[in-house]
Amino acid sequence: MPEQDPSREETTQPGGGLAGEVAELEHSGLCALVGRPNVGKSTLLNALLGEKVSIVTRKPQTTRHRILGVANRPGAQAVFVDTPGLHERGKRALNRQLNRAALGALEDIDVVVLVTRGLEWRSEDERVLESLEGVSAPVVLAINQVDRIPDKRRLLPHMERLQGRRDFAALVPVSATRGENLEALEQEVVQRLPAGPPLFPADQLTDRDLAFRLGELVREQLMLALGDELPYATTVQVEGLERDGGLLRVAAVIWVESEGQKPIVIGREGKRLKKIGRRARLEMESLLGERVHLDLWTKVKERWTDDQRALQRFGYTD
Ligand SMILES: Nc1nc2c(ncn2[C@@H]2O[C@H](COP(=O)(O)OP(=O)(O)OP(=O)(O)O)[C@@H](O)[C@H]2O)c(=O)[nH]1
Repeated sequence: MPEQDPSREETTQPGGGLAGEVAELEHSGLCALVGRPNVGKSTLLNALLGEKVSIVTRKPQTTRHRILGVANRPGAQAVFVDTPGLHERGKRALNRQLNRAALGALEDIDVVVLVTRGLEWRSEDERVLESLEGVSAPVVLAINQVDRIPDKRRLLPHMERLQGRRDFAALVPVSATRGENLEALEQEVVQRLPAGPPLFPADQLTDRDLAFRLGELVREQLMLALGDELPYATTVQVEGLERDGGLLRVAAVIWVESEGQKPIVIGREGKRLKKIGRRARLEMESLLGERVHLDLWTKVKERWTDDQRALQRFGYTD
């Protein structure tokens, strides 16, 4: 489950009161965003929240953790759960962990949004649908990236075909990057959430702490800077966060799996690492609206992606 288990009993009001005193909302609950890798789940989460809480790259399997994003609307609170893309059963502990994190998100869920891309319906989408077979929560299908469909007349027959696959509660074509039709999707979700107190205080946007979010911004730049294979052998840990006058000092480690991978991350004359650091720092500054000093270095943890204890240490939990 999420790092901070949103217990209804312990929820505090923005004013500090206990949950018992919190006014019931007409709609309050959890909505999981699921789908195969790279369909746009994280982009959709960020678009629904209006802020980057989950990192995005063109590479599949960018999302490695379950991340909550809280959308407060008049009379409603929808807590969206971004999940790692469900993928083929991998051999490594990390792959198994990612699938567990994605499927574990389906416990206690009020609504599921299954995200697909354009006019595609692949065997991986079919497999995700199969994994929803035992789920009793309503499933809304969000057909994302409709901006990439050149002939929009093909959308309706595609939707009709998909409706035959499962009794979807609704089918909503959206474009996460252009912000198209997101209110309609949100409406389909919110109206299906039960009445209840809010799960999170109104001023809390995500369950993840600052260190995690800053580490993710480094990992995003790392994935963008590296080729196809190495990103999956790296992870990032923020080891220090310190305020120094008007400056936030961040110390982060990029973990790799072998000595041989270090020079690839660092690059010739340290150029690649510098570029990753500079871009991550700018992302941090734009997120926080304050100046950041980022210290970045690389360390080796042999075969960490297949080491259960290392996974725990790096924050990969169910
Ligand atoms: N054209 C277009 N591109 C999109 C849209 N939504 C997402 N993308 C792009 O699709 C790519 C993948 O997006 P992500 O949000 O990382 O996808 P994801 O499903 O979270 O991926 P995983 O982390 O692999 O599970 C990125 O390059 C996005 O910019 C959209 O509506 N239109």
